Amino acid sequence: MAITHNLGFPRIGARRELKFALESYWKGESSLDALKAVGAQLRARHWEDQAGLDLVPVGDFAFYDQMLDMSFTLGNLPERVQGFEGDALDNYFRVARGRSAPEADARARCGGVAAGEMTKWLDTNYHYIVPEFTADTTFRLDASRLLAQLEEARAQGVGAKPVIIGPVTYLALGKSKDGADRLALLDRLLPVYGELLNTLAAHGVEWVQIDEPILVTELDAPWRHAFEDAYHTLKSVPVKLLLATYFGELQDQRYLVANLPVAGLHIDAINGRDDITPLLNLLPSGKVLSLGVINGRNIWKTDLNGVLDWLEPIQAQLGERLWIAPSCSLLHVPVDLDSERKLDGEIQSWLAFARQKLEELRILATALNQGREAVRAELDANRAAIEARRHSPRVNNPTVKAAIAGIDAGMGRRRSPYAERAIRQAARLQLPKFPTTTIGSFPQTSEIRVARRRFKAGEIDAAAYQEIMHGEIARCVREQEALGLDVLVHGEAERNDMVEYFGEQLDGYVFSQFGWVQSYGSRCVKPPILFGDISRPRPMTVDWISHAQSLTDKPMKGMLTGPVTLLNWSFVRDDQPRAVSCRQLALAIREEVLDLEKAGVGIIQIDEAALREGLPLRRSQWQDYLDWAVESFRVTANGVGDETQIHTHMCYSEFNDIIESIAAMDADVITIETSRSDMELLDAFDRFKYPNEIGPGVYDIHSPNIPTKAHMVDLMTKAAARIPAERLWVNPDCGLKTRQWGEVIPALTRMVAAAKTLRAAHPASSAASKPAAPLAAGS
Ligand SMILES: Nc1nc2c(c(=O)[nH]1)N[C@@H](CNc1ccc(C(=O)N[C@@H](CCC(=O)N[C@@H](CCC(=O)N[C@@H](CCC(=O)O)C(=O)O)C(=O)O)C(=O)O)cc1)CN2
Ligand code: MET
Ligand SMILES: [Zn+2]
Repeated sequence: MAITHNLGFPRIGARRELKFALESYWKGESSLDALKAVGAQLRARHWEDQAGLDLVPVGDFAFYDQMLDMSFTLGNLPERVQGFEGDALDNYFRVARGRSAPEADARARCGGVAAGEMTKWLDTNYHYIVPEFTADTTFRLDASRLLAQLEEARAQGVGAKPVIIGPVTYLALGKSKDGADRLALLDRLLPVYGELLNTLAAHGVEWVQIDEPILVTELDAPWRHAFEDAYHTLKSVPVKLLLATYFGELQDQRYLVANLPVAGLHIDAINGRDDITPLLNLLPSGKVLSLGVINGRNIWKTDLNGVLDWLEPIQAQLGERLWIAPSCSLLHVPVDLDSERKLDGEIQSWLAFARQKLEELRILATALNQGREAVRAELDANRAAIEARRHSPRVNNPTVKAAIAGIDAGMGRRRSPYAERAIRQAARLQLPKFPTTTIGSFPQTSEIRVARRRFKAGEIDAAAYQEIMHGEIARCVREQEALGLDVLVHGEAERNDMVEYFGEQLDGYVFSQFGWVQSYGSRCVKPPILFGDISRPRPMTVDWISHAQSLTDKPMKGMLTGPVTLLNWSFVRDDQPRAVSCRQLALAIREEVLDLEKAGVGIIQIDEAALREGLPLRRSQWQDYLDWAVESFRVTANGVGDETQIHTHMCYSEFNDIIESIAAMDADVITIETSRSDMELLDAFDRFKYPNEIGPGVYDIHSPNIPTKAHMVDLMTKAAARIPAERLWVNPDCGLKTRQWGEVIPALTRMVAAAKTLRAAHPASSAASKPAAPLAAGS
């Protein structure tokens, strides 16, 4: 009997119930008890959805983040929140979101609680709260959350399998605050894991899933040894451990993993398929092998017959020791395809969301356990859907294929080198030194969202919607002029999201109504579905940007999302290489760039916020990705004339190891997130002698805190020590859409004041560094 199980279920709720409950509680509109009740309802519903499985995950539910849950379970709370008197969940939210200080304290830059740092979970668009360590970190078990959820699951009668993050991944994905070696903490950490596992055993648990996804990254010797140490230490605990890896291949860590003293392994059979045959030979007899045969990162139906062809011989070899599951937690896919009412019917028949994926798992298990005949109708229907998608004329567009074949290197090359372009652009734009700008979005107010909802529901027509958006754009332009910003933006009011908005307008994409996926905390995205060859039927942003430009004499920056980011934040077809889809996106966005230029837009920003997260988990595969990603950006951006200034923006990035590729993009200006790292991220640009202009973000837009002018001047002074002042811009870290106007106005007022101070402090251009900037003298 092949056992079926699941690694994790989306917790936000099919109708984003958790999001609304959280935000309501944070606003003070509902009680903590009400929030906890919603959590319990969602857990119950999700176990119900999974009740057909032999084992369901327990502990995968989190009110904010599973990594932060683990930190609380291990008693690893940052010192700044220790000794909190109230409800533990409130303290948890203090770490997750920070707590701004009362007005007076804020001015003194003290009081309040800084939020924990947030970063991307491996190569996904999910963000976790980074565990913090120092040399003095100690751990203390708090199993209450897991035990309470275990009891709930038991009461519901499901086969409960607690899920925890493994000790080595927990250390590896955390951050040392004082430079101390994280691995030195392993000896202190393992007894707490031991205690946790013993406690679970005492509560009747048989299997525990212990996630160690860093096993699919390249590990150096000390980290490999840590795995040996950890699992040999834990080997005597009276529960069976299912060590889970996902998202990639073990490669040369296969032997290590196969021989760790655990009762079972879970392997991602989609992204780590090549591991399976060698592992079958390495695996000691008696060990369970769980194969993740259903893609937990994508929304396409599984080819069930194909999987069975592959699995049946493995089952013959492993017998009872074969388990099957999705490849990873289903956190990364939407909940229920059956909610969709407006999806194209043909395309809907090619898809599976979380609930449908579990049904696929059931069919596979029945076929393995009772023979394919027992699910003949389901298998035939699945085959028909897979075949229909494979042969659908809607997927292939010969014109697009021909255009891709016609891409040549010249398309990705600017006419002149940066130094020459800079002169022409300076003459055209007449900007002061330390020019100020923003990253694109301004607050997405509830008026904007309600108007869009009403428009989509047919309650207001396109003209009325356009009028409301024009009103928002006008307000945004007015505010920026009053602030004295140098390069304005239209504010992105008309966009639900920087990726979905373009997905809605490009051919080759469909989008869902309820396909929400958690990005962090209560924030979700609805990744559009790239199913076919991509083309642009008509201009997408030109009217909005031209309208915004008509309202001001200041330069208005056109705003686009780049091909790599569209790719990395969409659900992408799996029937051709991603590089090919990326090139198609590049050609479509290139047309938009050229249309904006034709409309007289002098500055065009092409966001590539997700460029870095698309990096393969293994460095050995980086260059191949970077080559096509950078080439796609170049094809998108570099068809413009010298006078047109191209900006790009990247957040959440570390640049040291990819700086050459960043430079190869050849954007005239790059704006990046740097404020939280105290400008350290600029070291890469400095060392590499990055030749073009840079806007290192001077304030953290993720926090409601209003930065002080002095702090921003200080940060820019640090920046100017690394990058010649002539090539520096002043801007926030990222877009302002999640902030309120009441936060944005004072923050930008101070930012503009900081730029003025900087101009006064750097009056003359130093000869050292500028390409040649006749008009760069400060105002
Ligand atoms: N795709 C993507 N990934 C990204 C980012 C990003 O901007 N986009 N930024 C980084 C951080 N991640 C983020 C992810 C989401 C949000 C975010 O603000 N999401 C919004 C949803 C945005 C959206 O699609 N909004 C729609 C739908 C809004 C909505 O919920 N409408 C209500 C009604 C409106 C109301 O009553 O308020 C409804 O339909 O029920 C719209 O504006 O049209 C949210 O969760 O609240 C922010 C940052 C990294 N990854
Ligand atoms: N232009 C986008 C914005 O300002 C860039 C965001 S990067 C996540 O929101
Ligand atoms: Zn950003």
